Amino acid sequence: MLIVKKTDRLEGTVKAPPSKSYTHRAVIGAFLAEGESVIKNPLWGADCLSSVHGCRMLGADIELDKDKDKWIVKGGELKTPDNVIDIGNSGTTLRILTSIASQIPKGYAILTGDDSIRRRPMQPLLDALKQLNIEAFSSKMDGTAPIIVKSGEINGNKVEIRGDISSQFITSLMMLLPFNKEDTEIILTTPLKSKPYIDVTLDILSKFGIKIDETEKGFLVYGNQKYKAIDYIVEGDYSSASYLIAAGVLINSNITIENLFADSKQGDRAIIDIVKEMGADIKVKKDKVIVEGEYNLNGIDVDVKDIPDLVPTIAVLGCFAEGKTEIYNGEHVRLKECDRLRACAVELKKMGADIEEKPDGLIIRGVKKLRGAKLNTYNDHRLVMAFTVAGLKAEGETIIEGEEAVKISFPNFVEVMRSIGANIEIR
Ligand SMILES: O=C(O)C1=C[C@@H](OP(=O)(O)O)[C@@H](O)[C@H](O)C1
Ligand SMILES: C=C(OP(=O)(O)O)C(=O)O
Repeated sequence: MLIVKKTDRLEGTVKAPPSKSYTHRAVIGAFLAEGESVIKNPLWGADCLSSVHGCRMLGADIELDKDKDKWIVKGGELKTPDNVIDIGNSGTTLRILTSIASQIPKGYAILTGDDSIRRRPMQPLLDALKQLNIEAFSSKMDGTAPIIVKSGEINGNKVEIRGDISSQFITSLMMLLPFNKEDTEIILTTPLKSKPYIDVTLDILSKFGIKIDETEKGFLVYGNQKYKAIDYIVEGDYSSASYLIAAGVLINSNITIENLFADSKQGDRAIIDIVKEMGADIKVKKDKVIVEGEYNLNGIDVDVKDIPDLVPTIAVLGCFAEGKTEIYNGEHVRLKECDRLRACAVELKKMGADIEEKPDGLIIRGVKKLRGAKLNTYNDHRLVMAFTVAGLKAEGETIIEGEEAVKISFPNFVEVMRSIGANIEIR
């Protein structure tokens, strides 16, 4: 567990951890390319290592070079896995590899993961694959993992899928469909949520030489394309940086967060505009963010349709802001590692927060002061990190259980926070 104590000053320069979303796509894309790709500054987080494991099981030859901080991927050929593929806690891996697994030469691939992953929705993707003549189904017949995928040739030039459950289904189709002989139209039957993650997919797929157009109804993926091997440097992660930025604006500080690019496609770059709108005048440079001073924040309304992963961070900021913060359009935030709307409401209330759960979001009335409490984090990395920030600002001591979960996306979170002066102890 983490023992987090009120901290009065944060100071120093840190590097944002590498992007989780880009690392997943880089390693899976490299596996699909013929020849050798090199991924520099990859995220050594458990979720991305799940993608490495999944690709290896499906035939990739991947060398992880810790000293040089790079992954060397030799791809191009898929094989039938000789065991079930356990992808741990990573939704991104499960969703993308379900489609890719259909391209094994024969037989079946079985993808499964931990308790949380075996509750997350897969049915819309399974239905979409069926339209393309790919057989993939839930072993329990309830739309969740374990997922059994049969080797098969893609057949069809049109696929309909809803856009409001997970953008990862669409990313998954985008990564599969270049292997179709024909061009394929992806038609969205409901409005797309988490759209910036699709922009990230399009961005990195273009580096692999894959051409996809946006259309009025969705996307057009050209057929008969080949992934080409690349050398790729992974940029810093704005979702992970959101905890540093939030801590910085709540506590008197002078911190610089490097490796965050102003022209990034990551939707969670919105954390900058959010804290600015709440009244924190942070500085944004071409490749870093500087948080200096201490701010009195005001509550704001935030549409989280495209930024689901920022919800725990915004909820914590809202607790300390003057007036009301309303988070809305976040039904999909309930479908993550846990129901994050419920978890934020239940746990932050233990610290004295005035927070109300809505079907699609949260209403938070700022109380200025929270008090330390013992918090459950439901094995969810984002809750560990957001609640740590709350603990640094709260009176007294906050006990955060399940801190190991940070290994998913920000393995050295505690070390980085301590390096800038955060009063955190691991017990
Ligand atoms: O594609 C990605 O890299 C991700 C997409 C988002 O999920 P949804 O598209 O399911 O909202 C996000 O929450 C997740 O952390 C990472
Ligand atoms: C939801 C997340 O990731 P995934 O969907 O890959 O499990 C996350 O990192 O917050």
